[in-house]
Amino acid sequence: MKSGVMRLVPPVSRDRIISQFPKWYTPEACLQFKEHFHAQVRTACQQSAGTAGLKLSKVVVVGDLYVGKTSLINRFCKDNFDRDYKATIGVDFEIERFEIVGVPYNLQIWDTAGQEKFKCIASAYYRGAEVIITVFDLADIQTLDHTKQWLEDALRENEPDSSFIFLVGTKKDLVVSRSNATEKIEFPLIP
Ligand SMILES: Nc1nc2c(ncn2[C@@H]2O[C@H](COP(=O)(O)OP(=O)(O)OP(=O)(O)O)[C@@H](O)[C@H]2O)c(=O)[nH]1
Repeated sequence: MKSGVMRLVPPVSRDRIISQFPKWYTPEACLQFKEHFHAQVRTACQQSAGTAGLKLSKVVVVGDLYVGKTSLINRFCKDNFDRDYKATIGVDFEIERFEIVGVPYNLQIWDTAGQEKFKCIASAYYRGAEVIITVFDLADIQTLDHTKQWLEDALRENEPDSSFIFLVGTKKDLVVSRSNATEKIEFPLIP
């Protein structure tokens, strides 16, 4: 006999529990307050597994090959870094569990391949992205030029104004070691 709600997943790690917000940010502005599922689905799931997994946001990470998308995700999700390059084949994903002001919350992070030959596979996963992260390599300025195209492709698969957009520069360590001078980067206009 079950004595209460069955816990199917381990507890959320401490650094993923967010209960305080910086000034000007309010819990109400968070995506976890959006309704993600039909009421019937919600009720059915709540009966069998509490509220775990019912709130989720999809993040897609796009950008040229070798810019460091996988490394960025691995650092965030597993806090590790691998110097060896292993190209992403098509797509890969991680699920990161949070608890935000008491609400269980899942971040589904899609790592897409930067190689041209995998682009059509990866782009099939752009749909429904609440967050689009375009990544470029600070030590390779061409990859910044290409972010405009990556972003356009990802936006095309989503409803207008439905996604938060971030631009992330990686490999800062390589820029610092190459020159001590501060470099000025002109960012392309985001549509
Ligand atoms: N020095 C340095 N190397 C990095 C950094 N981030 C990633 N790298 C290296 O850059 C290479 C490419 O990194 P990945 O994360 O595999 O690149 P990716 O964008 O996922 O590549 P694709 O899967 O082909 O699209 C790897 O050898 C990483 O170790 C960084 O911040 N500094």
